[in-house]
Amino acid sequence: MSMGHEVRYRVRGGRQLRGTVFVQGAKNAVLPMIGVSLLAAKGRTVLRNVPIIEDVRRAVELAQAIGAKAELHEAERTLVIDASTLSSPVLPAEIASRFRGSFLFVPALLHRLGEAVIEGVGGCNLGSRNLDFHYNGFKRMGATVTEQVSGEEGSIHIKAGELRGGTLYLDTPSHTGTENLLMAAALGKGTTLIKNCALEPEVLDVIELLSRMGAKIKGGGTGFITVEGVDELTAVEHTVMPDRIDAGVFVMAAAITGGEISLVGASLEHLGVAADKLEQMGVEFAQHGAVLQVRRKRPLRPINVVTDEYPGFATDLQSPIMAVSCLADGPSYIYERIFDGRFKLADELTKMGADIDVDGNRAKVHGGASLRGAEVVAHDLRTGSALVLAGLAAQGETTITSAYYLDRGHAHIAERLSMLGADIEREVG
Ligand SMILES: CC(=O)N[C@H]1[C@@H](OP(=O)(O)OP(=O)(O)OC[C@H]2O[C@@H](n3ccc(=O)[nH]c3=O)[C@H](O)[C@@H]2O)O[C@H](CO)[C@@H](O)[C@@H]1O
Ligand SMILES: C=C(OP(=O)(O)O)C(=O)O
Repeated sequence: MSMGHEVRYRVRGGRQLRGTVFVQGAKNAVLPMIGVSLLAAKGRTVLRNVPIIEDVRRAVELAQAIGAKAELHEAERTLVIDASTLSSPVLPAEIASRFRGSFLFVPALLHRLGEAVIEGVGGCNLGSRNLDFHYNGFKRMGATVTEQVSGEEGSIHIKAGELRGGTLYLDTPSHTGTENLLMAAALGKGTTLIKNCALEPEVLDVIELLSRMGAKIKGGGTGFITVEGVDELTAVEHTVMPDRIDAGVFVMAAAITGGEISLVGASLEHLGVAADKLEQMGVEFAQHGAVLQVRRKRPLRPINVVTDEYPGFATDLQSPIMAVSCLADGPSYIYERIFDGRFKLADELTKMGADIDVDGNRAKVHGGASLRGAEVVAHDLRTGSALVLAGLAAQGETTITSAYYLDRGHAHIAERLSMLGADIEREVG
């Protein structure tokens, strides 16, 4: 990934966090919603509570590159999109390969322009990340998918005169796969049944937006979704749900420092099994309406974590909890079931004094470590947030390099942690 400039975070550990923090809007909801807004052939979609993160900036650039008018009003956290001018089917590599959400633009290109050319798809490198469920679904709806290779460069061309409803399935409940097939079916001809859909809260938020635009969708949250295609979708205004992964990282910041914080916009329910695991470790929760209060007073206890689709333990919180479990008073066991290469963090934590054995998709964290500051690398977004957590609990200074990844998914993380009393700075250059 070309970054242009180097982003670093410097964290000096040892402070307990206290105070109130605002949870950002959800990255994994706003990205599909930008794809959804491109389905509206006229009008302006207004998205509120948009997280000001690098992935959103890339999505805005990509929307502009294909001819939409997209304005991100950062201070207002509002994105206004007019997709009436959509004109190019090409998702150019230099933007699209910098974030995973770029692939969520494909259904709009198919519906509006009859084709999509994918020069690259990005996202965190977590091992193999296939897209076959998406392609198979588009094909079952009548699209043709061809790969073109010229020299080192390759691109994928998808064509569809029209997308027709049918029976679709996902081998496993892919998050973006469900969203892409929903968008394809929403303006498709006839009725579509999608089996084995993702149940994540972000998918339900996307269904809510689509429904308010006029889509006919039943069964969200059940694993079987039925979509009756409509001829057009109307641009509307929608507020993006809070980011449960961002919330989880702040809960863990309180947990790893032994602090007490109030999270505005966090929901215990959305944390799923992660909330129960954190409780087992010694975190105390109290939900007061939309404010979640969190504290940790007792010593951290070890845990077993198995990542799973929602409401199971979210894979995006797996790296952060590995950092927390380094300080538990015994061995923790982590089994990563969603991705086959999501343990790059272990080597970085080892540089800070942790003791972790990795065997394939299983890790044993020995616990009882006292972490010390070191120079470490954020290999991906959640490795980055986990290293910030480790830095908050370490003695001395931790420098996290390649931290562009952290900015992909967390808005103003240094400012928000500083407001809670953390000693953290972001540096560029
Ligand atoms: C932008 C976005 O929303 N990203 C999230 C989304 O990623 P993303 O939607 O890419 O993740 P998926 O749910 O699709 O992937 C889960 C697993 O299924 C496999 N798979 C997926 C699709 C496919 O066509 N074939 C296939 O084999 C993947 O290789 C992976 O092992 O869900 C992940 C799992 O909750 C999260 O970590 C990401 O933060
Ligand atoms: C894996 C992640 O994101 P993406 O799918 O956008 O790479 C993530 O949010 O941790």
